[in-house]
Amino acid sequence: MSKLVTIAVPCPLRRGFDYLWPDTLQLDPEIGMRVTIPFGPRRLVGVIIATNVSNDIPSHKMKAVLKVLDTRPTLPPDLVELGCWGAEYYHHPIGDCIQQMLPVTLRKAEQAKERPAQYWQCSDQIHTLPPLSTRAHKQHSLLAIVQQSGQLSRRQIKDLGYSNNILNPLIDGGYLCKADAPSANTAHLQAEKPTLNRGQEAAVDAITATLGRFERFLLDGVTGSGKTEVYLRAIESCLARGEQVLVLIPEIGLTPQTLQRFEQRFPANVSTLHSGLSDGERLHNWQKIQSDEHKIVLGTRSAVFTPFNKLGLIIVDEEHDASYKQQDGWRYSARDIAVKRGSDHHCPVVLGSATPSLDSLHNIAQSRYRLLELRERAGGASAPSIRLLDIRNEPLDDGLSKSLLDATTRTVNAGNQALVFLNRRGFSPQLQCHSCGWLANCQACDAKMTVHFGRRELRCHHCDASEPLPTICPQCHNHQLIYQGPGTERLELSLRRHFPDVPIYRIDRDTTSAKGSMQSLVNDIRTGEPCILVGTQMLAKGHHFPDVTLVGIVDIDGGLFSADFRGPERSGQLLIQVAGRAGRADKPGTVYIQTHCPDHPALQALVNSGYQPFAQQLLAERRLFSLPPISFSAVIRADATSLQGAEDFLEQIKAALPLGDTQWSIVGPLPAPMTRKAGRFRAALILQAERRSLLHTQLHTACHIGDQLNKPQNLRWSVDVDPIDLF
Ligand SMILES: Nc1ncnc2c1ncn2[C@@H]1O[C@H](COP(=O)(O)OP(=O)(O)OP(=O)(O)O)[C@@H](O)[C@H]1O
Ligand SMILES: [Zn+2]
Repeated sequence: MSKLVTIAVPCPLRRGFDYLWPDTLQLDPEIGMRVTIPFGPRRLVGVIIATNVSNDIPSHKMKAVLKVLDTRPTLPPDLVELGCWGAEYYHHPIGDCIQQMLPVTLRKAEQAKERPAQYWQCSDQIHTLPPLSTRAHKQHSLLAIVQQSGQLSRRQIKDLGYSNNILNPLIDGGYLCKADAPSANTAHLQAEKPTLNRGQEAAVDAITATLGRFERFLLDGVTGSGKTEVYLRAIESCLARGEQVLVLIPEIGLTPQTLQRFEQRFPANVSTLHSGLSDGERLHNWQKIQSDEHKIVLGTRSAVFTPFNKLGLIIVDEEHDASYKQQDGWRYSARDIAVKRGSDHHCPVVLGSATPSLDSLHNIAQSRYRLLELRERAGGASAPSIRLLDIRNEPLDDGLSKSLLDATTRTVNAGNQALVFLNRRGFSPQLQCHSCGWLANCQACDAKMTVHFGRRELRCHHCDASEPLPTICPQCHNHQLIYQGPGTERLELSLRRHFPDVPIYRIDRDTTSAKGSMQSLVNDIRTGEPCILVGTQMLAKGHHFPDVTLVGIVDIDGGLFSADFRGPERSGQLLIQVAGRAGRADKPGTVYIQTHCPDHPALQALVNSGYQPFAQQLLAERRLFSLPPISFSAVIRADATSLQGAEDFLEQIKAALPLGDTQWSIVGPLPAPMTRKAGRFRAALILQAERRSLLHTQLHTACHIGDQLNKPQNLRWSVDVDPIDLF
């Protein structure tokens, strides 16, 4: 009698498949091993999720596993279990969940090859060599970093913003030489550590006291309060117990400084996992952790699925950040899965933020999480002062008021740096003909095309379609085309005109898409020279620029009054995070906010009382209307080549679900506010329940019906549990 196993197969069906395990395989099946199996006409790589299975199918009707790809499980059993849990919780096909947990290289049948990195260190002859030119700033700073860190790989050097053009001359000139891979477990402490203040000490003590058991903390610390230092100390204690640490951050490329701080504090012990790595590098780092050679993972969303040998502490920095939620396919929240992993591994989980999500604040109110507060900035820095600039009837120059420009002048004249924030990239969000009123709309979306002046093109920020920038109106052939409103590109040009002698650095997706470019900009800014930074929310993310003393917020009105009930929460967080870049060191900071609605209560609350009371106010409103996080929600979305097609499909799902009552509501199908995107029409069904279990019961039915229904060709649909956007 042959054995049976259940395999997670990468296909869109919401279940595992049973296969025979032929004796010819000469190996016992284990959960987490990868196998090749026949699936319809194809051969696929799947993962064993259950052994010792029985079913009623006669064995001659069953297919057999063709090949085992591993001698021991690639995915440890705890991760397989997590994948099964995730598939159920998010109502997503198990095969896709399991596959997403594997590094890309391991999703294929070939034996995976990892690529060891080449390391560099300062050579012994460095002092006998001719000194580097004083103008080679970048080479000087790279040399200093290598000296501090001991050994660095080419990748780490690149991640820190130094291209081969900077590195290679140092190698060729004999300043750097090849090094052995740094040995692990020398976890200690090359960088200098500041003395903790009382708040930090209390937080570290509370966390370390719970090492070895499951506990959930919210580290609510104002911007610049030294949360990272708290993480670093807690990590030290965890390492001293011989355990490993998972640190999640929103986006690694944007915050190279964070990476640098971790590498300096724990040399040769940090594996990074993020989308910027090649498949081989990812696998290499994944295995370093699995084999316990590295103790710390610093990674973005998918790093939550790293296999650990002995996980002892989980940290989720900037826990409010939307990038923790995957927005297509398996729509998991890495923050929530991190908490689940903490419970599975019996270790503390620390969620940190200066602007905690309402979810976490609600968990505090419910005593599910423990609150750790840092109310003051670290190292003697003080909170910035915030001023509202009423720009009603003010003349604006490319969106900039005279008061903001004057403040910028004073800042750079005093030898400091200014940061100008606008969350809109491109030159202008709208191109219009002054003569006939023609507007440059996207052909495929219900949206305007954005003007990118430097590239002489119109681009849709929703579907990425582009066309050449017209010089005359395509409708009436008039030359009077006007650019309506500013984006960061326009602000940059405008600031260059106003400040011809001051370096201006623009930081947005358009200027930082090349690898290492963000770090290169950060390096320039960190020299401390007076300069002006202009950019999008990328500037808001955890940066520590000690010389920025002025932050100017060009336009925040849109978000605070948006229709989505999460709009004010997000805009409030963004505003406080951007404002938090001012005055983080010994020089005091000022924030100017341009607004057309200076009396708006939400804005007043934020400016006068800070984030906490603002957030508590929002939470009270959510309570009043029983909105998440008070209730539990999910969205079923559909898109098709006609709106009717998408709505009909959702209507049929709705018909199979019970009518709304006091504990449960179902709204829709509603067309998305931007109904047409990339040529497809989008609609949604919004489900909300008082209890999570009730929501899951209804979703279960909905998925069952959705899978069975006859769908028009081309219809796509998806389920989003705990959505962060309704549409
Ligand atoms: N106890 C301390 N004494 C002196 N300096 C400190 C102390 N703790 C942290 N710092 C310094 O204060 C600065 C801000 O700290 P950090 O970046 O950790 O703040 P943060 O809370 O993570 O900020 P944000 O939420 O705005 O990203 C850093 O330069 C850090 O080295
Ligand atoms: Zn478009």
